[in-house]
Order: sequence, then structure tokens, then C-alpha cells
Amino acid sequence: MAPNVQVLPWGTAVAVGGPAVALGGLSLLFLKAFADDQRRKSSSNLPLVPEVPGLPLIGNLLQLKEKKPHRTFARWAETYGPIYSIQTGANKIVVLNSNDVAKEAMVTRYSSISTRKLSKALTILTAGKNIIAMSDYDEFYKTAKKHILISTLGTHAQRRHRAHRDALTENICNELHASLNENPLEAVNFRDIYLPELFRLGLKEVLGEDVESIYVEEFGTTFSKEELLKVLVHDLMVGAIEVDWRDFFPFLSWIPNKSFEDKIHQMDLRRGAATKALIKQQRKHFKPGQEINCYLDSLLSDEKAFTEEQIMMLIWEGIIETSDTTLVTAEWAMYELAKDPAKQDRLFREIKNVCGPNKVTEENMCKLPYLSAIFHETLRRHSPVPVVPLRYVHEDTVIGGYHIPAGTEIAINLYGCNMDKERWENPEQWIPERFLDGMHDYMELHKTTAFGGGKRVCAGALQAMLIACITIARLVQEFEWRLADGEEENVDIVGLTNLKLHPLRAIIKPRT
Ligand code: HEM
Repeated sequence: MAPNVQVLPWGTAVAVGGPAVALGGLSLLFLKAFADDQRRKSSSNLPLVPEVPGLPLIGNLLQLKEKKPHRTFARWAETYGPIYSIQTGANKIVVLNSNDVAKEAMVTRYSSISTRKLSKALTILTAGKNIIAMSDYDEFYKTAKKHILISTLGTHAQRRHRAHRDALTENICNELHASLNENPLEAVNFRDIYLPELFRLGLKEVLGEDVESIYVEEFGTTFSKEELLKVLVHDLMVGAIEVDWRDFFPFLSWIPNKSFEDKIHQMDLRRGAATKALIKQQRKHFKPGQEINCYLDSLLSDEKAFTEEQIMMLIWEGIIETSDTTLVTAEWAMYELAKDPAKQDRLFREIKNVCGPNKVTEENMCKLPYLSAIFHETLRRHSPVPVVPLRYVHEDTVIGGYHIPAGTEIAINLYGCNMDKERWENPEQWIPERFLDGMHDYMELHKTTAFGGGKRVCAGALQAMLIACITIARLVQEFEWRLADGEEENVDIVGLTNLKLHPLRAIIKPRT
């Protein structure tokens, strides 16, 4: 993208500014070509990154069979260092595993790697990069990001949506009490209760309303809230990690892969029909010039900026992002606290000292350093986005002192950065105390690299922190948590986001 952005203004100047500007433009062009050439020469004198040995043709594909590449990447870093390259079929990927090289890529060299090359599944599921998180750095991205920050994720918007978060914590506590009343000795399934509440909050922030059901014209049927959760969140979380072997061998793209295509297209069809119906219903209440109440209002107020399909994709993005990574964070934090009664008790006492008999609220967070430490340690140990979606190098660049040629892809292994032995003592262990450095600033979101960095740093970090922290605090204030039998071994993960493979099951007891 960047080369176009640079060349375009000169072209425009030639058209409107007459010969003088044209000459100036031309000499600039030559200067740029000369500078590019010099830079290419000097950077190509640099060494190439170390390679992880693989097999002819398929490269390292067989070594990456299990769908947890971040762990394999971190293991390789111990042998090949924080930056190395791998070959996945026809693609060369440079993998970054330490804070220093990750930061260099995300901040200093961002302009050379601001685009993405998506897998076949993600190309279909994002309708060709039409969501903020997967888009290149272009006008669509800038406009959509402005809208999501103003209406939903920015500091002011988060203040406006406070009531939704309060309702979320109240609902989960009530549901847990109700489930205890029914079956006092049975383990609760945390995810069954929490995910629908996150989804509900997402609907309110994005559409302005908690939708119970919706008539979906294309399918001639009404989708219940559970079906919406499945069609908009569950199915797509699975779809996003579907692998099409043609991704690794683009020169074989002409060979059909029907079962894969049918599966992804079906997901896309159902998701599209559901979002279309939701937008149609909410559009009835929308009047131009009205107060902006949610993300959809904001997008509709600037309708000329987006196509209908883009609005559908952005709405869906807002909903799935609310539901997904915050669940991962809160679930792992509750798992760790249920496993470790001493740390759970320490948090309980901290809350009790600050809040006494009152319910803990967001206003109390600035006085709860241990809660904040638990949040950051969970992000570090269980990185909810273990690997940043692949970036594409569109012009030669340099990272970590190595020459990175155009055409390479970059995988930033945030999990690897957060597990780096050079930076973290006993990184495998969950030790919130490591963040109790006496510098407690609960608004400091970036104590680890879990939220990425630079221009593409997570837009939802504040929301994730507010929701996860208040959830953890309320759950520990109201109940004593213990892992159900066999739960300690259930530490496997699935999917793009380090989701626990087995939903957390815990025995809970109301605190007196
Ligand atoms: C603990 C929870 C979360 C974690 C660890 C997380 C992590 C990340 C990371 C690492 C990126 C950067 C990807 C890149 O560099 O390309 C990102 C981007 C993004 N995240 Fe999050 N995220 C979380 C929660 C959320 C939530 C709750 C939302 C919204 C509801 C959200 C919305 C976004 C958006 C819109 C982007 C794209 C930003 C851009 O490209 O400018 N995230 N997130």
C-alpha cells in the first residue's frame, strides 16, 4: 500500500501544477528511485535471518501440524534466536519472538509491513479485508477505526457504555447464585454463563439493543439469541482457523477444494443473512442527525463512506471481538485463581479492605493493584492473541539487523515475547506478584505485548481490561472458587485465541 500512497501525490501534482511542478515531481521521482536503490543495496549487504531447516517443497509444514504454531515458534526461538525464518510450502515467513524485534516490526518498520496477505478462509470470512483488524492501512481502515473508537471503544464511549458492563456483572452473579440454588454441589460451567453475557453486551454496544431473536428473510425463519451466538461467533471462531492446503501452494490455486469452500461459504451465508437482518431492524429506529448511541448509528451517520457489505462486516467484527478474547482472559484468570487458593484469598482480602461490605465497582480499580496484576499476568501467560495475523512485507526492510526482502510474511509471536526467558523469570508459571512493582497505574494497559503495539495496537484494550477486571473482582468477592475434579489437567487450548479447549468447570461457594 505505501508505495501507492507515496507515488499518487506526485502524479496528481503533474496533472494540476504545470511544467515547473512536473519537473520538480520528476526530479523527486529520480531522487526517490536513487534512494530506494541505495537502501536496497545497503540493506541487502546485511545478513539474512537464520532458517529453520525443513523438507524440500513443503518446508516446515509437517513440523507445524498441530494448530498451535505459537508454541512451536517459541521452542524454535530457543535454538535459532528471537528472529528466524520458516518455509510453509511456497511462502517464506519471518517469525519474531522477542519484545525488541516485535516492537521494531510493529513501530519502526510498520510502513514497510502495513499490508496483509490473508488465507483463503479469512479472505472469504472478512469479505476481502473488510474488517478493521485485517485491513491494510488505507482510507477504509482509518474511517472505520475512527467510528469504532468514537462510538464504542474509546475512553468517552466506554464511559457511555458503563451501564452495560454493570448489567453484565450483575447478571453473571445472579445466574451463578441461581445455578447454586438448583444444584448446590454441582460444578458450574463458567463459559456457558459468561459467553452469552459478553455477546449480549456486544449487541448493545454495536446495535444499541439486546436482540432476543430476529426474523432472517433469506432463511425464512427466526434465529433465536442462541442461534445468533452460534452463527455470529462460535462458527466463525472455528472457520477462521480452517486450513486450505492451497494457501501454502498458491500456484495450485486452480485446483478446486470443494468441501473446504462449501463449509466456509455456508458460514459466510448464515453470518451475512443474520447481520443483514439485524441491520435492517435497527435501521428502522435510525434518524440522520440523532444522538449516536452505538457503533451502527455511527456507521449509518457516515453511510457514504461504506458499502452495505462493509457495514455488515464491521458490525459483525464489533460483536465477535467483544465476545472472544475477553472470554479467554477471564476464563484463564478464574482457572488460575480457582487452582491457587492463596492467591484467590489475597485478591479477596484486597477487595474487602477497599470495598468493605459494598459491591466492588470500576471506581475501586485504581486501589486494587493485585487485581490489575492478575489481569496482566493472565495476558502474559495465556496470550489471548498468541500470533498477530500475518503481515506482508511490501518493500525491502530491516528487522533485528537482518535484511528482510519484499514478499516475505511476518509472524509476530506475542506468546513467544510473553514467554521469553530473557525477559521473564520462570515464564511458565502464573505469578501475578511479578507485576507488583509499586508502580500501580491501572490505566497502564501495555505491561506485556499482549495487545500488540504501534499503529495497529488493539483498539479494544480498554474495554477488555474494564470487563475482565470487574468480572474477576465480582466473582471472587461473591464466591469462593475451587477447580472441579480433573480440571487441573484441562489446560489444552484450541483456536486462534488460546481459548481453553475444555470450558472451565468449578465448584463455587457463596461467601458469607
Ligand atoms: C484481552 C483481550 C484482547 C487482546 C489480548 C487483544 C489483542 C489484540 C492484538 C494483539 C491486536 C493487534 C493485531 C495487529 O497488530 O495486527 C488487536 C487488534 C484489534 N483489536 Fe484487540 N484484543 C483484545 C480485545 C479486544 C476487544 C474486546 C475488542 C473490541 C471489542 C478488540 C478490537 C480490536 C480491533 C478493532 C483491532 C484492530 C486494531 C487496528 O488494526 O488498528 N480487541 N487486538
